[in-house]
Amino acid sequence: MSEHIDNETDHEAAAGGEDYPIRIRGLTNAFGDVTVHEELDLDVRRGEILGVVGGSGTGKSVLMRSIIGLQMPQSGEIEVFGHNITEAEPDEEIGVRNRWGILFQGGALFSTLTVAENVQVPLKQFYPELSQKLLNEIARYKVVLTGLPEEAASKFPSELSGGMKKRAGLARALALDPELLFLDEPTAGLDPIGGAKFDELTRELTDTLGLTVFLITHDLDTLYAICDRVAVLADKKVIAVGTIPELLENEHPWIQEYFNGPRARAATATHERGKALDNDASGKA
Ligand SMILES: Nc1ncnc2c1ncn2[C@@H]1O[C@H](COP(=O)(O)OP(=O)(O)OP(=O)(O)O)[C@@H](O)[C@H]1O
Repeated sequence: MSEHIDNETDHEAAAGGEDYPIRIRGLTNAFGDVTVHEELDLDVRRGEILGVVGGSGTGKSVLMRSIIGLQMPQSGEIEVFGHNITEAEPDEEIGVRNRWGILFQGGALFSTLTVAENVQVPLKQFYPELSQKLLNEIARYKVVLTGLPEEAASKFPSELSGGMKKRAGLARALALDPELLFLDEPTAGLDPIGGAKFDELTRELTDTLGLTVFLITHDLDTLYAICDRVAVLADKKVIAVGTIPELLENEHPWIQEYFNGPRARAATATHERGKALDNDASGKA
């Protein structure tokens, strides 16, 4: 479908899947009479952490579900790695489903499976030929990669704290060595210290594994600490995408209220303090 995307040359269109792992044009989603998205456009750049914000019910989760093919839109086009998602059935093999990982809200772990078994679910689905020994080995590696102790692999979700559950969900999301990671409110329900540690982990993994991250959040600290750009959903569209300083220039009332409100000022202050401490520490080193 690249040729349908406006304002670009054939060469740019061919490169699109690589430079922009996600490209959305004219997306419209409606439930009965309620239109959630109308002619929404968005490009996600390779290697960035894109924060996705918007008021409650503006359709952040519906947008994520559309991109991963779980929500069939009324109209519009979505390309992931240059493959058209909107024309594919949810279970159709289109060669990209093993290139993304998803951390759903709350972790969405299978409660009757151990952490290791949870991590093995996508592996068994996409690589049924893998031996149990190798599955165990990969699961153990992913568990440790997300900062959990090795013993957590044999625990059931009910035996884990909230923060550990999120890490276990992340381990499962990373099972297939994805290039694209979807995180739906990853720090919701975590205390500020747990949230900050999870943010750090996300940034570290993004950089070391070369991920592109689509991150839905209400957490201003996350936006300030780790997002390269932020996309704002309002009025059924992505009304702005940019760095926080760029968004601060935007006159839209929701953006002004969100990024200039008291909580945003507190998050800015925390972020500035953190940077000053880092500078101090590197100056002394
Ligand atoms: N399967 C569905 N059937 C009917 N309406 C739905 C369905 N899924 C979502 N909606 C509606 O679509 C709108 C957007 O929902 P969505 O969950 O994407 O919002 P959100 O921005 O993620 O909200 P929040 O920040 O509260 O999680 C809501 O009005 C919701 O009620």
